[in-house]
Amino acid sequence: EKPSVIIVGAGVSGISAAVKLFENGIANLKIFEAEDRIGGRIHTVKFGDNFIDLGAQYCHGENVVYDTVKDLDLLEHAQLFSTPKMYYSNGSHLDNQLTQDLQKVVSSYDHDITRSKELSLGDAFLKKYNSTILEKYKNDPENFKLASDGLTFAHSTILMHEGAFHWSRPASGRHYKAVKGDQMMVWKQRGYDMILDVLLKRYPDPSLKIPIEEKLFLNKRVTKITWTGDKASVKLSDGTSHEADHVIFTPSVGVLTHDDLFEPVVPPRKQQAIKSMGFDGIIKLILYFPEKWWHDSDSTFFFLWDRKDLEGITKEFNEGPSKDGISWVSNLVALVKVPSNPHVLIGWVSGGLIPEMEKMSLDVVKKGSMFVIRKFLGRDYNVTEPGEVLWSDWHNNPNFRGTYSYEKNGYFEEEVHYQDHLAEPLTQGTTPVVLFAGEATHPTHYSTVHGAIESGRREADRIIALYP
Ligand SMILES: Cc1cc2nc3c(=O)[nH]c(=O)nc-3n(C[C@H](O)[C@H](O)[C@H](O)COP(=O)(O)OP(=O)(O)OC[C@H]3O[C@@H](n4cnc5c(N)ncnc54)[C@H](O)[C@@H]3O)c2cc1C
Repeated sequence: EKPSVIIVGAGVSGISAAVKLFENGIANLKIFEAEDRIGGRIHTVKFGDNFIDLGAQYCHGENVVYDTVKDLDLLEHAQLFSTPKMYYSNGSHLDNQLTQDLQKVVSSYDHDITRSKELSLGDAFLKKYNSTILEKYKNDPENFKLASDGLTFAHSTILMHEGAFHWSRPASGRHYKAVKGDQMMVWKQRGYDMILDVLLKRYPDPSLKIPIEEKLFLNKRVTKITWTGDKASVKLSDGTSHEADHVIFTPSVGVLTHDDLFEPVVPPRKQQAIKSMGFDGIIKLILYFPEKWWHDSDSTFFFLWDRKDLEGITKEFNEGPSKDGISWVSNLVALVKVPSNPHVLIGWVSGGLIPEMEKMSLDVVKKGSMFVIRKFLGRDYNVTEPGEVLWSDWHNNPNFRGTYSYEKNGYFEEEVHYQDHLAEPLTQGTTPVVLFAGEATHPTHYSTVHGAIESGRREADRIIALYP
């Protein structure tokens, strides 16, 4: 007899699990999703002349996402970061050997660093930075000053990649493995939510679509999962309870850390795995410019602050939070074009002020961002006023509490994949009762959409194998 399954969360891992179960004849399914939409950290919204992604945006290499859509002509190479322009806070365009060296060392920040349990990513990177850039320019005072200022840029950029609040938080070691191929493919139509349509077979031929609607319950927050007993019991915030033979749990590490969802609590080994994972966040700033001010040949702008300017900015702009006298605006590190949405620029914002920054009014966001953009680019460009502005709030949303997982400093060991520990099911006897999917349960592709898809399929397979 086929089992009943409850899936907690309709992000891409939950959807992938549901599709796989359904296609293998396990159709007694319920998916409970706390938000009013599917997709989770894939969140494509109508904006400007097209769509933009508030969450995942790039397909990193020829992974399972790529394989799923490769015959549909949906992805393209973005060429965004290949020709970035770096600007200094005095308004000058920096384009010399030093800035090239700097960009190279930052973009390959996790290569050739000392990896050890004792060393954070920040410390390991500093060692590398000291022995390369600072060493090279130590007898060249003007460039040495820029090279020292480059550290703030390096910090912000690394945080953006890691999704961490400070570079002392991630480990210097990592189990992440890049998949071969172009790391920065973008969606030609709409945005990353195209993958949901393809997975659910709503695209390209909607007559083949998987009837997920009957199984999907939106605005349903799970508040307790009781996993001892013949069946698992799932309680919702609306007061109802639901039983199933198996539960697949997909919410983020942030939710797992914050909410007390399991009765009884999960075993120590899993608690330790949760503790080993960092989950902080970044912010995406989305700006629409009715009148474009950048050149067609521009793709990405990087902002490098002069230390003196940084220390003085609150005198020029003092709205919104600051830390150690330095305003939040210093955390806007890059502006990037969106190929499919030509009047839009996306700003990348990182750092420890994110929880406070997410709460700022859009008015302050807009004023602060334009202050930075004009300060850096106003000399070379006639920067126009933006129209609509969006500002993501992943960290303060209780259904996410951050953006993507990283491996925390103090826990890293080459042979230990805490992601695998997190993925271990809660069992009754030998039967897996609660199974764990989601990006953070992938041993090498955590923090990505492709990792999330593989994890959902993996847990569906675990159930399918029990009912030959
Ligand atoms: C800003 C940003 C940029 C990113 N950029 C990229 C990128 O360029 N490329 C890439 O590959 N990846 C990127 N990622 C990461 C990628 O989006 C995620 O790894 C992936 O989407 C995670 O999917 P998931 O199913 O594991 O989790 P989620 O998408 O978080 O799905 C879990 C679901 O569970 C729901 N939920 C939570 N708690 C409960 C509850 N108690 N009851 C019921 N439902 C609940 C949530 O609402 C959510 O829908 C980015 C993420 C963010 C936020």
